Amino acid sequence: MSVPSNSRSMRNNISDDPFDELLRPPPDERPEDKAIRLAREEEAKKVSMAIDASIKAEKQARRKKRIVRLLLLGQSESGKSTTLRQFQRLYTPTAFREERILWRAVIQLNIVRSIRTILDALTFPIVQTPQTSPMSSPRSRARSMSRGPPAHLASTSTDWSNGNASQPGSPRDLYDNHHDITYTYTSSPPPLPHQQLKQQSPHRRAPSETSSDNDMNSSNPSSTTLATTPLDALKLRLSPLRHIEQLLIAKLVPPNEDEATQLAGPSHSQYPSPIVTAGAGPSSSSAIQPSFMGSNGMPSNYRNQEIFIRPGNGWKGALARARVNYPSYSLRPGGGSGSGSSSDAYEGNGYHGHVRPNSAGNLGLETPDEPQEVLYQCRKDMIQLWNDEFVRDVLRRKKIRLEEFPGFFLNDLDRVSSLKYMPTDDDVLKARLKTVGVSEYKFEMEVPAGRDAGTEWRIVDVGGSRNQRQSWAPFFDDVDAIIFLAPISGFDQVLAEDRTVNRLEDSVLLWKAVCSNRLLANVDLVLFLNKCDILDAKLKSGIQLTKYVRSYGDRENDLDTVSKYLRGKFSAIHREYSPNPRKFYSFCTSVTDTATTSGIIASVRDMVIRQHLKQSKLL
Ligand SMILES: Nc1nc2c(ncn2[C@@H]2O[C@H](COP(=O)(O)OP(=O)(O)OP(=O)(O)O)[C@@H](O)[C@H]2O)c(=O)[nH]1
Ligand SMILES: [Mg+2]
Repeated sequence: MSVPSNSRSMRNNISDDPFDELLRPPPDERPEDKAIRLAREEEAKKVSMAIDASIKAEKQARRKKRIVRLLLLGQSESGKSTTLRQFQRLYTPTAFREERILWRAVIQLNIVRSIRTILDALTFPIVQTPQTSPMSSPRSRARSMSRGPPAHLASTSTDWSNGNASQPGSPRDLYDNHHDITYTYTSSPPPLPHQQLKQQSPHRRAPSETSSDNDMNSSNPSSTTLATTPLDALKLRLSPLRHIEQLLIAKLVPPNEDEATQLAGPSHSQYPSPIVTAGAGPSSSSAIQPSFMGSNGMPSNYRNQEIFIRPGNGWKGALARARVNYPSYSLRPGGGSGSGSSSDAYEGNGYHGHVRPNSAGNLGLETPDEPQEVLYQCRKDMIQLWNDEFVRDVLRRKKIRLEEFPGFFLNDLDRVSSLKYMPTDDDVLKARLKTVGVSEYKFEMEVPAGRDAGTEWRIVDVGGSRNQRQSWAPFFDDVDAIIFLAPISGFDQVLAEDRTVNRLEDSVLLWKAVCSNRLLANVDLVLFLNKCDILDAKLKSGIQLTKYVRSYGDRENDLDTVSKYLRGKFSAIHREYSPNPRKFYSFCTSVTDTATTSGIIASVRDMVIRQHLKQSKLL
């Protein structure tokens, strides 16, 4: 293409550098002004050189002092903070044990949230499916959904009602009435919550006034009425949980925090359509249609708020301060929670040099607090709710796989809601508390080994949700290694913060961005293909990877084949996009599993320290 002559002459006159014009001295500059300008420029140059020299000196001093810095990256819920906790458990075990009690509030909140998810699932209607014959009666349809007669209820109801099967809210009662009233079969999309409320109130019926076939087939949405007496009764009995939810939020979240984030609930339901081809080349992600209705039948604008905490020990301090009845707990001075920008949230505290509680177990910290007492009182109702076959069936049909949700403790209700509950190591690893901001944890290894004796470890944990990622870059400088977590079980899930984006696709793109980042060009990469336990369960339950990752083709749908395949794809991206050659290691992990993760973390620690020592010699 020819360039017009006038524009060619302009190009000759004007430099391509946009700064050149801005910084060029005025044409009529006086000699005295020029002298001042040159002196200023000289001064600025000196300052800049001094800064460079100090950065270099700091780097060298850090190497000399043998400080190893490890960065944890990955999308939200990928397992970064859990990996950090594994490091803490392994290398600062005393501190880890002492702080277990502080995780009790987080676990209490996780439980309350799971129960709320169930109650909400029971309240929201289910979209009719082809298997549900519109010609059958509501009761028979409900029965067919729960696959046969409720044999378990015979025994459960005896347990529950002590022989009084008609006790309101008994499993039998709950079951039968659910069948009549909770299901709303409709061939049109379920109403939004506000519409539903409108529909519900004028048509609220007693359980005996169950909807007829006519109702079911009616196109009039107001006929799809929910009369929720037994559910209401159960909700009423569980209503103290709402109160403790507020109490726990007040306890955990600093008062000046107003940022709200979303709970992963609906994103854990199955992704409605194939979406991703995990390829080594530039993302071949097909266009993803926004889904306005979750596949679980909940409107996609229906979300719970997820509780987050800025990282560091500030929240632990806030929690401990709230424990007025535990006077012997002393706090590390200056353990702020961080607030505002990500750099404000930065805390160089970790486990270094702060005063710890002597021993949580010996201080009577296992004494029940109000939330624990409420959980204890609601224990039977919660257990009944979670074990009810009908409830499970609703969850199954709505594709809400609570067991795969972060912070899932419903299978341990008996234990975790006991009055003297003290979280175990595994509980702490399973607890879910979203990270917002960036924080650096210092580790003075209680158990230094071999080569890294005398080395200080600093591990940087970041918030992984999309709006957090812009705060990562300032922490890319002077990093020895990155552990990148890709939760490969998320192939059929969407991001909580953007329900149009598949989780695996997001991980692939993020991995590509990390591999190709020039600031990280010389940083060694460790890849954790995480949540393999959940992946295994999903594949075993019959969920086909190929439905979501088309390039997978007709390979075997088992953990071994799938993880090898995905590992190959991630490795290829690393090879293709890394600006320079560097060390790369990858592992298939389940970081909540202490036995397998201990060995992997020990290998990572060894590799990182070896590389660090090599680099130090080069400096
Ligand atoms: N089953 C299982 N759960 C895991 C695994 N890794 C992490 N989790 C759980 O997943 C949840 C999320 O893990 P986190 O470590 O909080 O995730 P994160 O990457 O720090 O997330 P953000 O703080 O939001 O960036 C927690 O409840 C963990 O217990 C795993 O390998 N298997
Ligand atoms: Mg985190």
